Amino acid sequence: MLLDPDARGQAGSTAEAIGIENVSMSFQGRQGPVEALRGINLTIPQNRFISIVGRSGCGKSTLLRIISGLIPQSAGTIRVMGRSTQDYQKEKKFGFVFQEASLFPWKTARDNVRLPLDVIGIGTPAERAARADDLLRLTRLEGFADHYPAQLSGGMRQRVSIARALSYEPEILLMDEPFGALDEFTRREMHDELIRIWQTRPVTVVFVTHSLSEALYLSDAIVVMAPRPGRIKAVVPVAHPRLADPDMRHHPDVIAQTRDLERLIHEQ
Ligand SMILES: Nc1ncnc2c1ncn2[C@@H]1O[C@H](COP(=O)(O)OP(=O)(O)OP(=O)(O)O)[C@@H](O)[C@H]1O
Repeated sequence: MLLDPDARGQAGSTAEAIGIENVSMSFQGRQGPVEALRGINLTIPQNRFISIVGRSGCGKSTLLRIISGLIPQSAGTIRVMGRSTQDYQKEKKFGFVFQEASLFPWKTARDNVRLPLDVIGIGTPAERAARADDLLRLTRLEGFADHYPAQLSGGMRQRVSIARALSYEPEILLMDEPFGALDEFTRREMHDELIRIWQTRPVTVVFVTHSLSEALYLSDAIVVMAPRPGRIKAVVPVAHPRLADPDMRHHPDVIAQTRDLERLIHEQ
């Protein structure tokens, strides 16, 4: 399925960021093989914000992990910026943000953010510290650079992991329920932060969530998956203008679209 290139979002590029062709994935489970994904076809244009929703076990995380090259698919091909995931990763890196911030507790916020740069060896130590401070400013954590994760709130820790994921300027940001552990208020704050960051720096975002309102608020288009075997049921463009009004969440069109998505997810 090709996402509508005119879907809401940043103007411009219709060039492909991620091309998924006929991808299937089977795991060896205790009671035999588990068909986690079957026949996935999806083209994600550059700099779009795409969410993946669907019932538990429909293969959302598996698809994200395959895109990132963390696990190889059983069949089919994945192109990332025109190359295989493996070739792509030789030069570029994916930004990855998980539900748990997974920061190193003994490192400060700044040192957590600069860690990928230290590992890859980009720039001088002073340049890496300066880049980390820039990203902490971008994620509104200036003043907290010397704090340790235990001294930060859940939302702040997740901001540090977003800053860290952005540290090597990825073209593609993969997010697996990044705000799932946050309370509703912090979660909404993070939505606005994420959109602000996404509008500041062009990046293709693939965002896995269980929350339809979150998907509708953030995305240009929503990929609805179905389980057993995991497959794409529909790709739904999001029509309302992003962030025109935070009260958009209560707009009758948004409520109607949420209901339609719920129906799509739950019908067999
Ligand atoms: N490493 C693994 N070994 C065996 N089976 C696996 C493995 N990883 C995932 N699966 C199975 O593949 C299917 C898809 O799992 P996946 O975690 O991708 O679903 P999901 O949609 O992300 O679920 P959730 O919404 O609950 O996080 C499930 O049936 C799961 O049990």
